[in-house]
Amino acid sequence: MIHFKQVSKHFAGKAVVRDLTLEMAKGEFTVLIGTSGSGKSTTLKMINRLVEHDRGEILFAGEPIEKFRAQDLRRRMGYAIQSIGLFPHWTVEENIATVPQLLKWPKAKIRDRVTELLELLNLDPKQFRHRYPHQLSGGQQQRVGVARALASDPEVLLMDEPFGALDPVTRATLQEEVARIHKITHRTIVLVTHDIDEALALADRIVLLNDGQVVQQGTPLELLTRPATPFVRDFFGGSDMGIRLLSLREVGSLTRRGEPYSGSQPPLMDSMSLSQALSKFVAQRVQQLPVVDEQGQPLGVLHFADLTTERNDA
Ligand SMILES: Nc1ncnc2c1ncn2[C@@H]1O[C@H](COP(=O)(O)OP(=O)(O)OP(=O)(O)O)[C@@H](O)[C@H]1O
Repeated sequence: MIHFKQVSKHFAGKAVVRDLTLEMAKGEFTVLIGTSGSGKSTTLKMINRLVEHDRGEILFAGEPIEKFRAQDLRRRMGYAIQSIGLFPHWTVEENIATVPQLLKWPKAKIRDRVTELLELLNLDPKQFRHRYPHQLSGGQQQRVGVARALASDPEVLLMDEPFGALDPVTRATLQEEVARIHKITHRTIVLVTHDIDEALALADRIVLLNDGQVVQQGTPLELLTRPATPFVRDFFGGSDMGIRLLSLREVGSLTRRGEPYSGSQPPLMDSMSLSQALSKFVAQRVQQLPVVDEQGQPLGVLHFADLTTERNDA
């Protein structure tokens, strides 16, 4: 879907992105992560031509991006950023409808789309549609920003630290919503963050940048278990490595299926991460917990001991 071939970008004679070769497949969730100033935002902005690359080639849907008019490209790619950029004198509805208006969609279609997006992002349409940005909390504004980026059903969603300024609880909720949207819509998403746990939670594929170059790219599990250099190991590892590995796997993967449970502890969901399960074991001071599926049907038992004896690189 998006292909970088030996792309470079210089500012004032200095290379800030060097020789970047990347492929973002259709429907894939790619996270660009790296140290501050490593070129993440510049890489993202080169995709919708907010920044023009000066060497190499960037292809979108098989065509060099220069072949598209910048405005056409931007209409095919939603863009959500940390500072939100909502228009202050426009209502939530008008803000979300920015691109559909430009595309001259019929009024009824725009109204329905705004309703659909507000519901998707857990904002009650009746309550929020006619509000102005200053009447929203920071988290609600960010949701509207994401809804606006999704409004015209773009093929690609570009997100630059979209949850950057939020408290951890709101941030986690929005991450879950974006993960859910990705699951439902199979949009191609490219997200910039410097939050390792956010990257691990959301990415199909992580690209780690340092000093304008790719240090390693791969699945979250590959980067955690097979770091290409000490830099990668230090970046992802540190003292939280074990917890991060557990965060990549679900309770269902270690559940002893069909085993009966006779205790009285509340059950774990099979889709919960093993790191969340670990927290329950510690908080409840137990060795075993029952596991249920989404419908609440018993599946078996998770044993605390299995978290440490099972290989986590499976
Ligand atoms: N318009 C610009 N003019 C000059 N230099 C720029 C411009 N935009 C970015 N840079 C420089 O390019 C480098 C990469 O910036 P970029 O914003 O892509 O990094 P980043 O990885 O997104 O950083 P952060 O995590 O701090 O946001 C930085 O050294 C930055 O100062």
